[in-house]
Amino acid sequence: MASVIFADCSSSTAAATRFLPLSRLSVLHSHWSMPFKFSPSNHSLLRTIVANGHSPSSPSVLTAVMASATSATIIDGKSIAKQIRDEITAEISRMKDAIGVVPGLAVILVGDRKDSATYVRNKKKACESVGINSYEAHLPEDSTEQEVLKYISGFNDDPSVHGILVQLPLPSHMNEQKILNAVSIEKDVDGFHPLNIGRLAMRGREPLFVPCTPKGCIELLHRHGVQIEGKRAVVIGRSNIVGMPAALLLQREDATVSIVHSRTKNPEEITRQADIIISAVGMPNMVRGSWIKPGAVIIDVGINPVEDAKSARGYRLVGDVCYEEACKIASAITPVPGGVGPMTIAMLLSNSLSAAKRVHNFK
Ligand SMILES: Nc1nc(=O)c2c([nH]1)NC[C@@H]1CN(c3ccc(C(=O)N[C@@H](CCC(=O)O)C(=O)O)cc3)C=[N+]21
Repeated sequence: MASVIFADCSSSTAAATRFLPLSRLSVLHSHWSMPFKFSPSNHSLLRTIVANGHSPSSPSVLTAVMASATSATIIDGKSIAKQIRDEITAEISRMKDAIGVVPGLAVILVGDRKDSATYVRNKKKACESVGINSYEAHLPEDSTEQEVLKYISGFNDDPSVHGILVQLPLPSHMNEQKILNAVSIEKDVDGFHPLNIGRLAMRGREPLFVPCTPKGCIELLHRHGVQIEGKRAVVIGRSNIVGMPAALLLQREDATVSIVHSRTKNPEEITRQADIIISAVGMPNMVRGSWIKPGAVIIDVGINPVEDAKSARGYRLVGDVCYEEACKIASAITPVPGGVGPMTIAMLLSNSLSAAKRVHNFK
């Protein structure tokens, strides 16, 4: 029975999953959102996964799986993102008509990583589609920090630029912290400036911008009609750009929040208590059916390439959550691709619009 239920995640145990080397990928991969790496020998999370093998560790979960013939609703990030882009398009044309201003977004790309170039191209396309002007500075891999800082300060001073995004990761010889700190907080559409994060963490304070991916996760919950207040939420992963701000946002929405990470002793048991799970680890199919409370809502941030001979590209993208198993237990789930990814870009556009509205005092 178990092998039938879990058949489609058979390649999902960490040991069996073949992560593709970065160099072979021309598009999206998960490094950006990977807050910690697992090595097969020494992490408790991994031991748990392997120990579980193909069968659920809890008989009660198995019963629940068999009892509920219904499958989860799909939270369609692609179509929700489209709806948001349409709203943004309308707002931008209203602003243009009223005050003759359109938002401008500057993207700074350093180096020639293929995946970063793809992201930047997609962001520019998205800007065009809603009427945001986009500016790009593409610097060579061996640029100095000073050169990047010079561009940032140029964009900081340019009134037609309302938002600045420094594409991550930066080349390893650069001090990311120093560079991100240089972005004017009024233009920090990524929400990575420590002052914005600090305000996000404090009650009664308002950040100027909230990081795009976590904001997209919450927006998906809202637009799908999921109540957050009073619910138990578990965030898996504690990165500065996704896990940590996602946990802060859920807390601001009055959820009771736990963070599960690579040193958590009993990740499965803690995750199984959650009404809402946000997973942002960067590990294919890590969250198995046995980790999920029946009826939970799952937001899967992972975008992980795994080898797939049947696909034309030689790989396909999977989330952190074993989708086939989760569908049978959760009440709603985001797919990968087509879930959180498109929302990240929609939130970047939304932050760029807010930046322009704020500086021109346009309501
Ligand atoms: N300063 C900075 N800000 C970022 O926001 C930032 C960054 N650096 N570096 C790279 C990551 C990654 N990221 C994604 C955006 C969209 C999709 C996306 O739209 N994915 C689609 C397409 C997947 C496919 O290739 O088929 C999907 O999930 O459906 C994914 C990932 C933003 N990032």
